[in-house]
This record gives sequence, C-alpha cells and structure tokens, in this order.
Amino acid sequence: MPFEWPYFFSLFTLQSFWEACITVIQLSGLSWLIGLVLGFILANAKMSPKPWLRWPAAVYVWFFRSVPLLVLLVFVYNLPQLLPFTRDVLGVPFMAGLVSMVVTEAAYMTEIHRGGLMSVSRGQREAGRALAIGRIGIERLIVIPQAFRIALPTLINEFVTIVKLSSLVSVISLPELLMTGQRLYAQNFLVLETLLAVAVYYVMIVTVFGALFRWLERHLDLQLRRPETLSTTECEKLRQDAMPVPARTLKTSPGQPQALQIRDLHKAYGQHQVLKGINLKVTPGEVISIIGPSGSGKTSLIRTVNALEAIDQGEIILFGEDYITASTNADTARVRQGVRRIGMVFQSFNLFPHMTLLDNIMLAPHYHDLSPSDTQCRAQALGLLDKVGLLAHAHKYPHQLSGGQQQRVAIARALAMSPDIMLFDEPTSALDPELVGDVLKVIQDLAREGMTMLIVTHEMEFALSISDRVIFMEDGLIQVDAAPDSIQRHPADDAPLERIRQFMGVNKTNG
Ligand SMILES: Nc1ncnc2c1ncn2[C@@H]1O[C@H](COP(=O)(O)OP(=O)(O)OP(=O)(O)O)[C@@H](O)[C@H]1O
Repeated sequence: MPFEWPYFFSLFTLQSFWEACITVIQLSGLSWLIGLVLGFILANAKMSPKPWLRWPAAVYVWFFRSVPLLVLLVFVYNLPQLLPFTRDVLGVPFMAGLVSMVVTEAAYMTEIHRGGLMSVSRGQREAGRALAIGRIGIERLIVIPQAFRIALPTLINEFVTIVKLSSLVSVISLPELLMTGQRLYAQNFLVLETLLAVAVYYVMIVTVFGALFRWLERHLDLQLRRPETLSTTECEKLRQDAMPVPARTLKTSPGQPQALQIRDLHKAYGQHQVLKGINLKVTPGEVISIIGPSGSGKTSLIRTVNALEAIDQGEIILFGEDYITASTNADTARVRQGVRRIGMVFQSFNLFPHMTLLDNIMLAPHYHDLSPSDTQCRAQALGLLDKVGLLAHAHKYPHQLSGGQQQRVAIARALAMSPDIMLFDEPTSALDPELVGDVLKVIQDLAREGMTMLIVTHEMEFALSISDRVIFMEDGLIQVDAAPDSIQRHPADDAPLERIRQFMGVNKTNG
C-alpha cells in the first residue's frame, strides 16, 4: 500500500490537529511552570536543616519519581470514584493530566533545582550575610539568580521531555495530538501517514520552544556579556555622575568606647578547639594585623566578629554595646545592626558574578535603603569605584577582571555600607604577586583615613608598615600583641617577641 502523501499534507490544515497542538502546549507549559515553582519549594525543603521539612520533601521525590506517569494518570483520573468532591476538577481529562504531570515533574524539578542551589558557593551567601542582607534577600538577590542560570539548560531539557510525555495523557481521552491521530486512523486505517504527521507536530512544538529557550539561555549567559572598558572620554563623563567619597574624619574623644572588645572568646568546630580564650580591645581608628601559622585560628577569629561563625563562650562588644554572646542567634536585629557597621573582605573576593561591578556595589545600600534615591546610590557607587581606580570598568562583570581588580571591587562593595570597622581575611593571598600592590595600596589609603581595621595577612612587611599593633596567634591564643616598633626595635631579649620576629623573618634592630 503506497504512502498517501496528499493525505499526509492535508493533516496540516486540519483544525482538530492545531487545537490538539494548543492543548499540548498549554498542558506542557503549565506543567513545566507549576512544576518549576513547586520543585523550587521542595528543593529548599529538601536542603533545609529542619528534619520536619527535609524528610517529607525527600519522601515526595522518592515516591513520585518511582511511580510511572501512566499509572499516576489513570489513578488521578479515577480518583473521583474514591473522593467524589474531586470530580469537578479531576473528572476533566485536561485537569487530571495537568495534576498528574505537575506531581511527577515537581519531583524531577526538585532535583534539578537542588543541583543549581548546591552549585552556588557558600562564599556567595557569606558575602550577602557580611552585607547584613537578610535570609530571604540573599536567596532572592544572590542565590536564586545564579542557581536558575545553572539549572536552566536542564530545565529546558525537562520541558522537551514534558512535551513528549504529554502524549501519554491520551490514555485518559484528552484530545491531544496522539489521541487526535488515533481517532483519525481508526476511521481510515492510514496509520503511518497519521503518525508521521503527529511526529511532525511534536517536532514543530519542540523546535519553536527550543529556539525560544535558547534565546533565553543566551540572554542570561553572563559569559557572553562582554562590556568594554570605558574610554577616557566615557570615563570622564561617568565621573561627572559620581559622588566623591567624603574623607573620613576620625573622631576620637576621651571616654569613647572601644570600637571592638572581645572577651574570653572560645570557639570549637566539633571537638577541635580553635579559639581558646581570646581577649582583644580595638580602639577606633586602630589598624591591627593578625598573623600566625596556618590553622592558628586567625580567620576563625575575624569571622566570629561579623557573626559568620557562632561562638561557644565569651562575648563581643561593639562600640560599647552588647553585640554577640554564645547564646546569640545571628539572625537577630541586634546582630544584623552590628554587622551593618562592619565591612568584610574575603580571601576569594566573593563578588556576585551575575551583577556588574556597579550593581555589586549598589546592592547592599539599595537593599538597606541607605540612599534617598537610586541616582544618589549609583553616584556613591561610582565614587567608590573611582576611589579604587576601577571606574572605567563600572559596567563589566567580575569574570572580566583580574583577581586584584576583583578584590578592589570587593573593598569598594564593603565600603558602600559606610562601615566603622573593616575586616580583611588574607585579602591578597589569592592574588598573583604583581597584583598584590594595588590592593595593599587601597588598604593603606583606608588606614591613612583612620578606618578601624583588623587584617589577617601573610604580608609581613605590609603588616609592619601599616599596623598600629601586630597580633601573633598560635594554637588558638594571642601569643603576642605588640606595636611594629617594639617588634623591630625591642632592646632586650624577650621570648614571645623573639618568636614573632622569627615568624615574620624580622631582624631585630637594637634601639
Ligand atoms: N568550618 C570549619 N569546620 C571545621 N573546622 C574548621 C572550619 N573552619 C576552620 N576550621 C579549622 O579550624 C582551624 C583554624 O582555622 P582558621 O582558618 O581559622 O586558621 P587560620 O589561622 O586562618 O589559617 P590559614 O592561615 O591557613 O588561613 C583549622 O585547623 C581549620 O581546619
């Protein structure tokens, strides 16, 4: 029996097929969208530290990924026999199909979203917390935009799978493409011609939506965005919009509280005691470098100061006010208020990769409503970029910068909150030697302006040249707390000072 080409082509003018096409698109689109949202909620539940959220989500995913869609379809369509009140909804084939597909897809989408969410590094959330952005703000502004981009190719693939799976809904008599075809060839027995036409309709749907999704993927792909360095003229023009960063004036007065006071601070990771009773006072305007061998607890110490790590014992007092104790929850208003006064610069920069440099800097002031208007917020951010010498790169993305430039942006981002104290966690350790100088110069300028700073560093010369005090940590304790001068010029032999001199590679100059 010859292939009936005229009949095959006539199937593309048949209204019932085009209506079935629309049904497939509606069913697939809605299943994808609702599954996407439900899957996201379930992914968050599955990643929650709370077992009463994590376990039900895990059981849902396990169960509905195991049940075949065909079984679920027939079950849901017949559910009104058991639960008559569901008849108005589930008795409609489209709705029964939608519910079944959403329930199945949500389980798959949960795992896709979980992959995306897990790919966003811990440093991104920490950078958000260091900017005192709340939990929901961090998810909305920092994590979800990145996780969605990572998950998008797999989510798109899932849409194609859903389109094809929708043919199964024919089993409950929904007139989608396959059902429409079946009805036709049951009358004329032209099975091959009809099924080929059905296949072509599916291919058309997948191709059109595939192209749309590819456009969306390209639109969101940050690697494809390559804004140029601004020319001198463009830069000058932008500088006119910038608000110069006002010079800091260090107001010290007698009786003024310490900027920071740490009392008997203990911290352990499990059984491992990392901080074993730290006591430290920092006067406003003081620059303190923290040095010591690897694993001595330097990073842990400054992370406790901006509440990135909880403490087990002791207290931290900020400008004379209670701030953190062992029982403090990092999510309280008091801690967030304190964190707002502290800027943090991380070893690995932790810039937000989905935002331009300007947006990175504007994010926190915008979130906290620090500026009266968007224009002013932008002007301040431009001023800060200019201060760190990166105005010409304002519209670039972090991936387009060198490590040293990224670290300078990270400093500008922290400064955008007008902090009273700056914490630096080995700010140059991740940099190539030739890039270190520019970052250190920015920190030096801040020291000159009277910024209170705690700097964990392995740059010994820098520590000696910039600091009012150098703290040497070893074995979870402050072993030496001395002015650079006394480290370099101490006249008498003094065992702890000798140890720090040895560690820093400093030759004693007898004074
Ligand atoms: N999140 C964590 N979980 C478990 N142990 C940790 C954690 N963070 C740090 N530690 C451990 O605590 C100790 C102190 O680490 P910390 O990073 O504070 O030291 P450090 O003096 O800054 O070292 P480095 O100079 O190498 O950065 C190390 O032994 C480290 O392995």
